[in-house]
Amino acid sequence: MQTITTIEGLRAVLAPLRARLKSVGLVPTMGYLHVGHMELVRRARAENDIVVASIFVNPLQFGAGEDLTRYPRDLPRDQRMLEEGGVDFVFAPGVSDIYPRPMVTVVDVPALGAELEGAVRHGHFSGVCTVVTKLFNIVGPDRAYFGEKDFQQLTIIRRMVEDLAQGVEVVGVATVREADGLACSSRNVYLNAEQRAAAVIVPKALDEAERIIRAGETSSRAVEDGVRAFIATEPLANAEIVALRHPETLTEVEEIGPGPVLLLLFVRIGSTKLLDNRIIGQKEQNSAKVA
Ligand SMILES: Nc1ncnc2c1ncn2[C@@H]1O[C@H](COP(=O)(O)OP(=O)(O)OP(=O)(O)O)[C@@H](O)[C@H]1O
Ligand SMILES: CC(C)(CO)[C@@H](O)C(=O)[O-]
Ligand code: BAL
Repeated sequence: MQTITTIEGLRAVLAPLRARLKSVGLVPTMGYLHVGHMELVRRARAENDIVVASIFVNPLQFGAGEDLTRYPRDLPRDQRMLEEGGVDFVFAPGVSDIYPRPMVTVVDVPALGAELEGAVRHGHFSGVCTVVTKLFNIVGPDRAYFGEKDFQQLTIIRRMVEDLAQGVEVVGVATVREADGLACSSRNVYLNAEQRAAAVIVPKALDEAERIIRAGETSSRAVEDGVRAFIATEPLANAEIVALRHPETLTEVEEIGPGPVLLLLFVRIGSTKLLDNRIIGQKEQNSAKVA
């Protein structure tokens, strides 16, 4: 495995390999890796000749007052994990490599990117789309791997790739969970013991939504209210987003019909944001894998 910190360096090693018609899989991350990231790596390793994992805490997707400076980082540990996972190239650029000058060009997703998590984190999805586009342009992957835990992000990236004909196959990977059901996330390290115990309310709220729907409730509003009330039973949890949406378009659903619906949750415990989601109403769930 090689670690490369410059755009030119990465292009130089990939060009001759690409010339030999090797397929390239890209796993974009912000580092501080966990088993969820490693599931993306495992899929990429299984489906491509060459696997590139990027580690870049992207300032463009953090708003003022967010955790950019304290975001957890441990490059040596990440490198060891990626080497064990069979990654060929770790791309770990500095901010000045990706943004040598202030950007005057960005990729924006005005409608989809302004609601749900985008309504809480203004400009976040423009920052994500801009850096992902830049990573696609640098690496030139055939496939790129993203987690379903960040469901809105995955939906937006799929749409961006389609709208801009970026020619990358976007692969969504099921959420990997801790033993008690909490979705693995780099930010889970922010939780103290009491908050960590309280965080289990998030996956339990997905179960509660499923229970309410399976009991016959067809009003989205009633399901959302029921889930909010359930989350409110945990005093440390603050439900910022509880939304039933169409699983492909993320459009609002008023009445729940026979087709699947997506429940999106954004819950804060202290200042830590926890995301989770579940598609309800289909046999296979999108969050079955346990770490
Ligand atoms: N538990 C998980 N299962 C599967 N994929 C995941 C999981 N957690 C993160 N990912 C995916 O890994 C990729 C990189 O995510 P990122 O580095 O932001 O990690 P994260 O754990 O989501 O961090 P954060 O706590 O900042 O949200 C994203 O595509 C994300 O959806
Ligand atoms: C896709 C991504 C690596 C872009 O910075 C980030 O949003 C993430 O880790 O999910
Ligand atoms: N995993 C999504 C990246 C972010 O929260 O900024």
